Amino acid sequence: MAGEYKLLLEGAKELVLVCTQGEKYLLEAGMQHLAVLENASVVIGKDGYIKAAGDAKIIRNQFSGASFEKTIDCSGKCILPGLVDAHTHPVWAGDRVHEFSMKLAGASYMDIHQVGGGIHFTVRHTQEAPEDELFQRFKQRLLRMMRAGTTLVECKSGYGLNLETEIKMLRVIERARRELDIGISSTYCGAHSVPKGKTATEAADDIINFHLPKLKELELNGEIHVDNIDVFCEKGVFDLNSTRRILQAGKDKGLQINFHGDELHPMHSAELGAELEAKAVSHLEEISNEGITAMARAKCAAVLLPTTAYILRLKQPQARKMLEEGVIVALGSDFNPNAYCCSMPMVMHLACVNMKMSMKEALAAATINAAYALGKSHSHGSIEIGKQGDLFIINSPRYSLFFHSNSSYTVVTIIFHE
Ligand SMILES: N=CN[C@@H](CCC(=O)O)C(=O)O
Ligand SMILES: [Zn+2]
Repeated sequence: MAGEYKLLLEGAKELVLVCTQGEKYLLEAGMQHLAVLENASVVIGKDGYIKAAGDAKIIRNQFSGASFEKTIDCSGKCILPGLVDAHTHPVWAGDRVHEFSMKLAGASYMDIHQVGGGIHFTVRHTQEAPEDELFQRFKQRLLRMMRAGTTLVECKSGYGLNLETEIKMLRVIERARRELDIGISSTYCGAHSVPKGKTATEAADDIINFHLPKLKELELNGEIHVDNIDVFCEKGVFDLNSTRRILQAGKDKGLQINFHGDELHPMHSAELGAELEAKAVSHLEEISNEGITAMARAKCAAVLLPTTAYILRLKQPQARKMLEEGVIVALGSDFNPNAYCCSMPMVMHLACVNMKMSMKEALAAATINAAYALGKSHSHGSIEIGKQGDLFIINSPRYSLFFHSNSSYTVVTIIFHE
């Protein structure tokens, strides 16, 4: 039977709103005071947007005459805003388990990259893979992410490098955007590596003169939609100057800048991100003090990726220093063939243990701040009236149990399309 409202989530033991004043992001001080209500309910309208969130008794009175298509009894459970994964590479074929054993034997990420493995290995397999096969693999990965509470995920291309395969990947991402419930922020990452036989300058010229205009044309035809532009700014990949040229050209075409920087070597990527008014820079294990100051001033989010330092045995990003100095800290899974993690709860757990973030900080970083890094914190990242009704329920009476990797809970993820 049709109801006036789509959904009533009733009487949760804890309702984690995250914030309540339409904040676009939370800095360190704000992260200590996440908004959490006890015995609370949420109402979602037929349009998929949140209509009310608050004390269960007040909501019961306020909506006493209303009808709902569905009611979920949340007593003894917690409701949280859908998790936002601000950095993934989820479209690819070919596993890299052989490289894991090389790394265990002492090879570094760049040792493998320089002999044609790593990203190059995945590029070869992704170039050869039929589009539908790529989509089916990608779909399974997205479903796993959703089962762990992710409702909005950034998805990069970048295992094509040539225009044809980059477009194939972006079409696969577009198909998922149209066919699946999960929200997607799509990123063109054609500068993920320098193709064999080209210099970084030649690859940058190709991207600026051929890739970006073609993407714009496909966007205008309604075939794909791209939100962000990314470059792997790294010693032996794209230097600072090529990175600047590519990102500026993407920005001129209307893309948000969100790129890999200061991961393996100090590159002054953070300073570049601030200069170009990037939405975000990811990794930052090797960020400089000046870079931290510049990012804080520019309100450029730091997307920290705990799985990378873990799997590559890198030094941890300085999350505490960034927080103390006023940087907007967000989290991402960095899901890729090298770091196979679909679970933002695991990422948050690693952020707490290895990067010394508190549970509240990790939750804010994986919700409102990750949404900010994608330019989506007006519609995602907290449970507030007017935002999209993306959230998840855990069958645990305290949301903090969620961070303990051994706790057993089940997740019900609810997502509404925009
Ligand atoms: N550092 C560059 N890109 C990825 C790894 C991609 C790959 O190894 O396939 C990252 O974010 O960790
Ligand atoms: Zn990455």
